[in-house]
Amino acid sequence: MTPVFTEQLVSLMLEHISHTENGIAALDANDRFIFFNPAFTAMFGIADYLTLGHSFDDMLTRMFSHGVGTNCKSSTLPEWLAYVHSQYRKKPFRSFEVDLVNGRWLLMTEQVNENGEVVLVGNDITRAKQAEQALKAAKEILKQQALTDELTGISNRRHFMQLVHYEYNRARRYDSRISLAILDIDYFKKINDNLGHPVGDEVIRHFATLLQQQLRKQDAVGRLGGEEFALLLPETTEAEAAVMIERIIKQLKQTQLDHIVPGLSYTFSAGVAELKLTSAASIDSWVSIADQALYQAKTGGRDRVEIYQAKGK
Ligand SMILES: Nc1nc2c(ncn2[C@@H]2O[C@H](COP(=O)(O)OP(=O)(O)OP(=O)(O)O)[C@@H](O)[C@H]2O)c(=O)[nH]1
Repeated sequence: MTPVFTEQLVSLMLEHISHTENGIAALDANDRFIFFNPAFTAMFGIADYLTLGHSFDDMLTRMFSHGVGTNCKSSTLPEWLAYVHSQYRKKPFRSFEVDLVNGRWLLMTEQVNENGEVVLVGNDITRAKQAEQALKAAKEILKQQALTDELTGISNRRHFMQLVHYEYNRARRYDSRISLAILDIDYFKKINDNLGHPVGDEVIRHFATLLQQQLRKQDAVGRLGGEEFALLLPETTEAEAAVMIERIIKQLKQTQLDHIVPGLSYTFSAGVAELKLTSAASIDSWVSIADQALYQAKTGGRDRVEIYQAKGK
């Protein structure tokens, strides 16, 4: 049913428009304000400025020069005006979000009729926006937690293996060299048994920090579980990886651990495998070769790094 615009209905609507919290304004075809309600000037911080007859650009200029209303992303006024006019009046109807200098958010609608008159309506959506941002932040934290080892803050097995997949594919595509190392703290059970689980945890954290400190920008470190860690070393041959790990072994020997327990020391063993790009090379076989090299380092006496040597070689 089409509403009949009785005098009573029109006066009711006008009263509503004057008192609503939604900002409402109208401009004529020459872009001069022919109407605005108090909520409109209040939300843009221009209540003491805007009068009928002012142009839309007057409003934009006032907001820019007084640092009120819209949070202008441009550094100069001409740039700001050009940005707004690249969108303003370009469609019969559009809606867009506006963030304000006071931290609030508006959902604006802009309706242009056939005569070129414009009606602007602004709704304060700050609460919805804050909820949306809080949800986004929470999702980001959850995503981080899913990829991070809680004890050490480095990548967990799942994230590390994602990186291995990514770098494996890259190495195949570009025929580049890449090495994987698996590192395991020696006799870690004894540390736990003799000094307690919290000290064991401290040692794990210490080892994670030590590895992080020794890495280059392109390298990755992860905790695979327990006292087992892994390094992914792009553009690195197995010999270079072994040298790098020797350096970490040396560094660890020179490190004071008295702040954990006076007189404490520990060592680790490592196995290195360079990805050999034969057609049979899979991620599983690559990881398994690094694991076998680690086994050789353990059985060979620990506190050392081994590059996998096939039996009989
Ligand atoms: N403190 C602590 N201990 C852990 C954690 N995860 C696993 N462990 C312990 O790590 C120990 C690993 O022991 P083993 O697998 O026997 O290895 P190891 O004693 O290091 O011996 P080798 O590897 O052969 O040198 C076990 O006692 C686990 O309970 C952890 O997050 N914190």
